[in-house]
Formats: sequence, structure tokens, C-alpha cells
Amino acid sequence: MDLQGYIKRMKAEQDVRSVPRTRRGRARPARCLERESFVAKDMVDVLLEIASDPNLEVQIDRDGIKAFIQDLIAGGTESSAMTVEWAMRSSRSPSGADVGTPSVPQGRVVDGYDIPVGTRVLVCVWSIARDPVLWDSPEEFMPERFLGSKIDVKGQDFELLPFGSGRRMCPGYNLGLKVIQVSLANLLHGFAWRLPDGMATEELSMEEIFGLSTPRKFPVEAVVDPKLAAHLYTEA
Ligand code: HEM
Repeated sequence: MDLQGYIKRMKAEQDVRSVPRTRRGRARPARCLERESFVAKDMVDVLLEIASDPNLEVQIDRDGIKAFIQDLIAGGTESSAMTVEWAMRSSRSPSGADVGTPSVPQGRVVDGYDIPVGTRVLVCVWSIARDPVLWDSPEEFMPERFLGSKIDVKGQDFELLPFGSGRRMCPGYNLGLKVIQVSLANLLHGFAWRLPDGMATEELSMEEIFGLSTPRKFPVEAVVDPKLAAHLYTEA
């Protein structure tokens, strides 16, 4: 199957995917999952087929395919999961967009510096996001600083680049933001969260460690109580 054929098939799949519903109008997760793995297997098949085509304008080899899939898995899971964990700070209702601290390096020519062609330039978005010239109390975790702010995370405001910018910007940013929003909404709507007895909010460590997605140094430990009727936690 060629790329066009694959895209057509994906679209047809999407149409089918929107159909299965429970009687209450909810999507049926089991059927969806089956289809997701089917689509993922298809994608790998198509990539392998493309890799063996000598006439392609831009060649992709098996290592390229592996890197691509690794990008999708790492980018599609850890980045969003880490953001949700950072956002789960007791007694606040933060949103995913509040906590963008990427550590994936990005390349740009730096204004005013003579960078020879071919130089690998890494922009440290970590320090830009903590620059006291740009941010008040940059070391403070203050999601509310973004309330009413015009700065967004879509690569246009260079003070905040959690998804990078330009043509190598994260292609999964929309999915990432939605996953974070839905995960947080469900966690906050479905459960009452508090710190373990005797622990004050200020004691919660905000230290981080170096990693692909800047994980917390210490995982959040919280006490969780259900807020909703029991059947709402098990219904498909
Ligand atoms: C909170 C969630 C996410 C964050 C913070 C994030 C962040 C980033 C960053 C900073 C880059 C590098 C951009 C650049 O070089 O300028 C990137 C690239 C990438 N991301 Fe994400 N990402 C997230 C979610 C996702 C998701 C959900 C997917 C896919 C399902 C994804 C797939 C990718 C891929 C394939 C690239 C490489 C793009 C390229 O090199 O052309 N990301 N991401």
C-alpha cells in the first residue's frame, strides 16, 4: 500500500472508529484499542515498504523508522504523563498548559552570533523559561501566571516553548494538550486529592532531575478519595 492509500484507509478507519458507542453514548474503549493497534501495525508496515523504495526523494532506512517510532512512543507518553504529574499539586486546579518545561533540545540560529553553516545549535528553553527578565518569580510554581496571559505554547511566543517552534516543532502538541487536559479533568473531577496527613504544601518537593521530559525528583504522594458514585468508575 502506498502513502495515499494508507491515508485513505486511516480516514475510513476514523469514520468507523467514531461509530461504536455504549447505550449511554460513550465510546467503547475495547473496540477502539483493537483498532488503534491495527492502525499502528499498518503504519509500521507502510514505513517498512517505503524504506525499500529506492525512488523516494527523501530516503528513510530501518534506523530512521526505529527512531520515528521511538519518538512517537516517548513523545506520546512520557511527556504528557510527566506534565500531569507536575500539575497534580495539592489544593490547586492547574491545567496542562501551565506546566510546560521541555528538555528536548531544539535548534535555531541565535541572533547576533555568527554561527557557521552546519553548526549544531541548541537553545536552552529551560533557562528561557526561568529568565527573570522575562518572568516574575521564575522559580515559583505559579500556574495562575498564565490566566489572562496572551502567551501561549504553540511556538509563537519565544518566552515559552514547551513544544519547540518552527518546522521541527512537536507535531503531537495538540494531542499532548488534549491528553493532559482530559487526564487532569478526570483526576480532579473523579477524586479528592490531599497530601498525606501532617504534610504541608510547602514540604512538597518541586525538585526535578535531568531526563527526556524533566521528571520530578520525588514522585507525588497523595491520598485520594473517590468523589463520585461507585458505578461511574467502572462503566465503559
Ligand atoms: C506534553 C506533551 C509533549 C511535549 C511537552 C512535547 C515536546 C516536544 C518538543 C520540545 C519537541 C522538539 C521540538 C523542536 O525540536 O523544536 C518534540 C518533538 C516531537 N514530538 Fe513532542 N511533545 C509532547 C507530546 C507529543 C505527542 C503526544 C507526540 C506524538 C504522539 C509527540 C511526538 C513528537 C515527535 C514525533 C517529535 C519530533 C518532531 C521532529 O523532529 O520533526 N510529542 N516534542
